[in-house]
Amino acid sequence: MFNLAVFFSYHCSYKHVDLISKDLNRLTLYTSLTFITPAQMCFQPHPRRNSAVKSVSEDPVRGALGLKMDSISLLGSSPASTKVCFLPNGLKNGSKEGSGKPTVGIIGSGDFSKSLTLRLLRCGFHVVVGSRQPKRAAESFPHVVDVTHHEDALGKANIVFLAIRREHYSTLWDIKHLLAGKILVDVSNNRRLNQFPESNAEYLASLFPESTVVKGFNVISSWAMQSGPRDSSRQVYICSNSADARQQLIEMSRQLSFIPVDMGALSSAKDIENMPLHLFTAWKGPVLTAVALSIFFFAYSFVRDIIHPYMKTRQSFFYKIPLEIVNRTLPVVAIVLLALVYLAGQLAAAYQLMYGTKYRRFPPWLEGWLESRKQLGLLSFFFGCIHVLYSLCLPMRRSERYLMLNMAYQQVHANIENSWNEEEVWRVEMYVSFGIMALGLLSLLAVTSIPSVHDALNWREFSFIQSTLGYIALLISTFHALLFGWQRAFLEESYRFYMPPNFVLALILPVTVIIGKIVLLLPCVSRKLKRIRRGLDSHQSRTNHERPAAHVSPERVTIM
Ligand SMILES: NC(=O)C1=CN([C@@H]2O[C@H](COP(=O)(O)OP(=O)(O)OC[C@H]3O[C@@H](n4cnc5c(N)ncnc54)[C@H](OP(=O)(O)O)[C@@H]3O)[C@@H](O)[C@H]2O)C=CC1
Ligand SMILES: [Cu+2]
Repeated sequence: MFNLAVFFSYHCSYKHVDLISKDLNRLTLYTSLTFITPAQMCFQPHPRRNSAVKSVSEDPVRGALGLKMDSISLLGSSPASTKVCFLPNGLKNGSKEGSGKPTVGIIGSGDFSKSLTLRLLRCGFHVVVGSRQPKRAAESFPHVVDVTHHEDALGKANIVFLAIRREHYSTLWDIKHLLAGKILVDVSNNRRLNQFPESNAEYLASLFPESTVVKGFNVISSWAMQSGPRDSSRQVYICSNSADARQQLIEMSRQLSFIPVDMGALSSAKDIENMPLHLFTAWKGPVLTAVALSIFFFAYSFVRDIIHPYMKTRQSFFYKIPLEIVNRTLPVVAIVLLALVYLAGQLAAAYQLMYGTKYRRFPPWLEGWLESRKQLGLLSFFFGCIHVLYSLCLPMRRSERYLMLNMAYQQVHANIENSWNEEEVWRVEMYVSFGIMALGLLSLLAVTSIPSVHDALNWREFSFIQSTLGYIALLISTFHALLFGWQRAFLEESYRFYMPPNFVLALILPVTVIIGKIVLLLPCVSRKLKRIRRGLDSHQSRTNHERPAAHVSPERVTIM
């Protein structure tokens, strides 16, 4: 029965088997596990937990998580070393030396502690957890983990993760002497940016000056810790005043399949603690810009196309608000955002031409703008896509059907048999075609912004797509808008409340950028710019107030 239960628990967590040790021969694993007896697996509970902890087969009420965690922990090593790893306490049986990995202590038995334990076990470490209530806490840990009192845990490990909150650090004051000489890993996060004057890690170091404090692993959520690192969450930032302790944690994070980033001394801890609190920082400016543009152009269309006719002729066009007015706003915002992407690079080029050097740092606003080109480009693509969807839905409207019927009736009434207008036909055909081409190119730019695609391209290919094709996309979008407007920009009735049509406003920036590009392509200008970018300054000596060169290159037109 026991073997069956264990086999079942293994079978349930098959996915984890695959994840944890792909190289294991599954058949061998299954068969070996099916025939392992409780005694062979060293499943005897640790003396401390003897009364509190039951094995999986003994306690049918234990949840699925318990079963899963047991099976995961058992799979931390190959079948050959199964017996060694199943031992609940590596310290006593001497097997620890064989595995070459130290025992890691964790204080606290919350979510982070559980996930970290699983990760450490999978990677072959021995774990001892210190809890205020070890008997209760042991229920949520695999049996191979030694869950014990704080004092006991500290006696068994040199590297101790503090998986408790900052406000509880002071509760360890009574066992300060046991922490002396240990490496304390501070994994804590705060609720707000700069919540405390000093970082949690520096606070910990001030509480326990005889211990070595290392900050790290706080950027990894307990979910990511348990499920295994993903590309986006592989990096762990580590800092400490002790180079030796830092090195040990860097090595450990590598063994746990993370990518360590050495952040130097403990003074970096505040930055590391602030990292998980940032919410789409790179997107804030571009999104605010897109929202502000949307509000402005929506209000503009509303006044021009709804309020004006209502005031002049008492005609109500309010039904146009949900679709038509929105769809007049979307393309304008899309093209303005795309123009903003390239305007930043042109301003940077103008700045370099003006000062005759590339070693002068751009002003902060321009640097921020250059850095957010990718986001601006992706937002432009997003607005373009929504514009297409709205445009496709326009003919479905009931109002459109009524207008068509009315027009047909008026035509019959006026005895017009054929209303074909060759010029209009061509205008719309071209207008739609240019729109599709622009969106196609924008999708190409968006796809190449995906890191895996980006990595597959060399610098020249990437630059060709992002810069050359990007400018072509802007040019085609401009034609799309010009064809949409056609002659209406020159008609007097198009100016309501002296306000020009939307497309006229939408074209100002793209046309400026296209003219700017033409100017930059002029041989005299482009030659000078190339010289500057090769480092051949026109000012031989740099003035004192010049700061180091910007790290954002205007040449690097990474629009998406
Ligand atoms: N959860 C997450 O995704 C992440 C968490 N972290 C950090 O890890 C640390 C732990 O987080 P998490 O596991 O989620 O928190 P939990 O609240 O789940 O667990 C905290 C643990 O602290 C111990 N504890 C609670 N009260 C006290 C007290 N008064 N005195 C001493 N110990 C106490 C308890 O363990 P016991 O009862 O066994 O003593 C408890 O299990 C935090 O600093 C958090 O910022 C960092 C990254 C991600
Ligand atoms: Cu359009």
